[in-house]
Amino acid sequence: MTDTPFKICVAGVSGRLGRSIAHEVIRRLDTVLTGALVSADSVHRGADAGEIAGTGFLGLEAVVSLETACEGADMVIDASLPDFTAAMAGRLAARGGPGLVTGVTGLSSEQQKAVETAARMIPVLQASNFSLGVAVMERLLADAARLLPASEFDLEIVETHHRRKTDAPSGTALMLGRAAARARGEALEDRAVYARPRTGGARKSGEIGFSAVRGGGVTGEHEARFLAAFEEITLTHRAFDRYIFARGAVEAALWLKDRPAGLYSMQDLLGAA
Ligand SMILES: NC(=O)C1=CN([C@@H]2O[C@H](COP(=O)(O)OP(=O)(O)OC[C@H]3O[C@@H](n4cnc5c(N)ncnc54)[C@H](OP(=O)(O)O)[C@@H]3O)[C@@H](O)[C@H]2O)C=CC1
Ligand SMILES: O=C(O)C1=N[C@H](C(=O)O)C[C@H](O)C1
Repeated sequence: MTDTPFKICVAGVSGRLGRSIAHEVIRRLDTVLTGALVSADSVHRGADAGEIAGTGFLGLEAVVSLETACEGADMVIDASLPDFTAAMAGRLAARGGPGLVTGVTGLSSEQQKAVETAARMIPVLQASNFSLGVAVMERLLADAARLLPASEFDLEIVETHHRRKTDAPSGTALMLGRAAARARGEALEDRAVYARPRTGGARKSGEIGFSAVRGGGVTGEHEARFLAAFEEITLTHRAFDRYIFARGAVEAALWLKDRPAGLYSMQDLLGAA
């Protein structure tokens, strides 16, 4: 006898990431797409979720009601946009579930607080990047930041994304910066430099600099450069296809199943070294 497939609702199903996740949920044998959520203004409202995901007719309509979309679902995977993420997290917490895996970036501090508050009631896994490679890069970066003196090795994080991305720097770049600052025993906000004015003077010791490049169809590239006077160490991750995010999101949802309320990350999924 086979196990019952894990029931997943995808929020933001018509977006670039949402379609890719829905495609993966439909393709796998251990998961089933039971809900597809779109915005009230969506041109995809009422469309078939399988058609949206590119897997062919599924017989599941994309809806605007969260109640309808998550009926019977074991987990919601969120690929929408920050305002909806914050609102949805609160509504899921109020109704006691299902749990939430969210990959949405660019949240304001208030929106982030809403996600953290919801995580007191339901399990929430929040990840700026669902790829396994980036989770490993985060660990390597923390090690490098701990081992290399900040006074000698200047850290610059450079990211490149497609022309349609709306937030900058990317959630992943910020997450990497936070990991490095934490490893140095500091808070990112005390060290981050997000833009360099034309006549801003020399770089200060210990800064963590960010540069965001936008253009074309780049799926996502992150580079962490430790630049010293006579040497450089660079960690680079390049996403070749959104499939890596979709696969990671579904793995995260399966991992989150039956966990108690709390805020989890890809580092929890990766486990102890
Ligand atoms: N964690 C990770 O690994 C990754 C994270 N991301 C992040 O995911 C987010 C989405 O990125 P991307 O897919 O490129 O963006 P898109 O703009 O392509 O997709 C977002 C979609 O959300 C939908 N949406 C907006 N409001 C609502 C709402 N109220 N309810 C339901 N759906 C809504 C919109 O579609 P419609 O109006 O049709 O509903 C829109 O198409 C970004 O924050 C991005 O940074 C992206 C890639 C990987
Ligand atoms: O918007 C995107 O496309 C991506 N966003 C995420 C981020 O902001 O870090 C992850 C990935 O790099 C793609």
